[in-house]
Amino acid sequence: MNTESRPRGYLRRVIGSLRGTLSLGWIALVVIGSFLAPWLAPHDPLEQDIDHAYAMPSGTYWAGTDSLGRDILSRIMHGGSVSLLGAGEALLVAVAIGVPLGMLAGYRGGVVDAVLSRIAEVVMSLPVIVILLAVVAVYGRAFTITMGALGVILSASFIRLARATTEGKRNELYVDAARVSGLGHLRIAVRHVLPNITAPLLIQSTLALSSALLIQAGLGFLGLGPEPPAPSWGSGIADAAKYVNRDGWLMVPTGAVLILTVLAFNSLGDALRDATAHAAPSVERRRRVTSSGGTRSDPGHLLDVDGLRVEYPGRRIIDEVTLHVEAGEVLALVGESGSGKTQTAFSILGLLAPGGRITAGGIHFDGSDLLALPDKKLAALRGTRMAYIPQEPMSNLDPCFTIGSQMIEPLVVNLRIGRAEARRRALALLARVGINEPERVFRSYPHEISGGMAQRVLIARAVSCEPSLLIADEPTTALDVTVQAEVLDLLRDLQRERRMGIILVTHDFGVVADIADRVAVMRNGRLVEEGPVGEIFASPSHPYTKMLLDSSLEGREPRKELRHV
Ligand SMILES: Nc1ncnc2c1ncn2[C@@H]1O[C@H](COP(=O)(O)OP(=O)(O)OP(=O)(O)O)[C@@H](O)[C@H]1O
Repeated sequence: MNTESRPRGYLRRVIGSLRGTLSLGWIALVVIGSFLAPWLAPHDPLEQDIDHAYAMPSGTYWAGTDSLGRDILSRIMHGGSVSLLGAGEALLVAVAIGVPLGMLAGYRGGVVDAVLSRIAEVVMSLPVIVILLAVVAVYGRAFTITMGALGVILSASFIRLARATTEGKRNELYVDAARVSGLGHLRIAVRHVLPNITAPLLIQSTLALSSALLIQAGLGFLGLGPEPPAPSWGSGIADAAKYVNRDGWLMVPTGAVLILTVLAFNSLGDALRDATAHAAPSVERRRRVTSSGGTRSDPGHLLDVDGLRVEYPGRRIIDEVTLHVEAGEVLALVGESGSGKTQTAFSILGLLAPGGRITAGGIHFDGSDLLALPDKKLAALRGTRMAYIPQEPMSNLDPCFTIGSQMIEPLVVNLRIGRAEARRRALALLARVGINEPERVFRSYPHEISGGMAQRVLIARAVSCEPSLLIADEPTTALDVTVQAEVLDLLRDLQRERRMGIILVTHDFGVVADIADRVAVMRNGRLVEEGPVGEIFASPSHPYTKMLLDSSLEGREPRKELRHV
């Protein structure tokens, strides 16, 4: 999703399209005409002028009169507010029930999802008019109750939509990033998932409004709308239908307003959909931990991974991986693409993809058995003591929020400091990671900054809560060469300054030589060699390491600080 998917961006696109302008214009006209009817309507909607019954449009009666000589235009205007309020009530109920339940189903998955999805399917299969007739039979012509019931029925489509869109967003990298920053599920759902599913929900709302108007008109037509003689669009059509053989015109004004309004809502939905069609495709995703197994941990180590095994259904992707990181040291995790580096990192962070399970081994961090920690405690650790810098900076920033707000959020939540203090720290951090105009970047949205700057922002955010372990997953891959060197320098400086342990996931031995103290080489999910960088560079013992070294450094100039060779 890009910035244009933010509400302001949408609105501009919608208003900019002919379809959007026409439909919004018509809806505005109907809303103003209806709600200001007591002042704007030319006649009293109940006033009868029998001498002029069935009058055609004229200077006195602009849309003609009905069978009792009442002004049709005034009745349409007064009836409009009843119809629109009824449709609005149904929409409100549908959204209030459907969106939270749908988000819950999409976010939690599993049994919760299965149960809520089945309920939604059952409700969607119910015949709406029959249910509403039953409601009217029980409660009488209580319009508010009938529209509330309609809202409950319409909520099923919101459950389905919110579920599907939340499920899609749940695995977005910026949602993972929020999780890594230690934010709780509710906060992530409200702050990071909801704004990103607003567009499809808005489109669905326009469709729900048009359905509600039609269903309501249908009820009015059956004589089950508001009590006569109060005007409503449905009763206007029912009256017209009674006398259609005598005067066909009667049907035209009310029918036209109803049809145009329904079309306008549908067309507004189309304009919104067109406006969202430009949104960039989402960048997928990953992870989450499940199983555990008690194992060894060395009290001198910041992190101990012992005999780690990770499986996805039908597939073992990590096996017997044992490694450790000491405080203040940089461990490079190297290997070809698919060798299991990222999955090892995600196992430590507790962020394996759905279906991924740790089936053997153990992970201890600073004395805590991570596999035995409840989700909440692990989330709290992730935000504060362990941090993560992702490979793709842009997709790890939520396009809906400014950089500042995304920097402040973990600080406020994890360190429980005030927003003003968080702002001060965030600005200082932005300056620390080499951003020249911290104030401007702070106010910018992600699309307004470069990839290199975005990576600096993510580094600043990762170190903001002073973690003792930082996992950086190919932090320079998405950047161009000059920026890569600067970002590596920055990481090295921060690491020394704060004595952080770092796991640097990379496939680049140039990067390893530049920054790492020790290196662990992975192949096909297993560790083939591990040791101090100097030793591995000088005499790799495994042929795979030698091959990687040769292919990685072949034809390259050493980077400016190839310390360990
Ligand atoms: N969600 C998943 N379900 C099943 N297998 C997966 C999943 N995610 C990753 N894998 C598999 O796990 C193996 C290790 O992947 P991983 O991403 O850890 O490799 P990597 O060494 O980090 O590679 P890269 O440098 O390309 O990111 C790969 O074979 C990959 O196909």
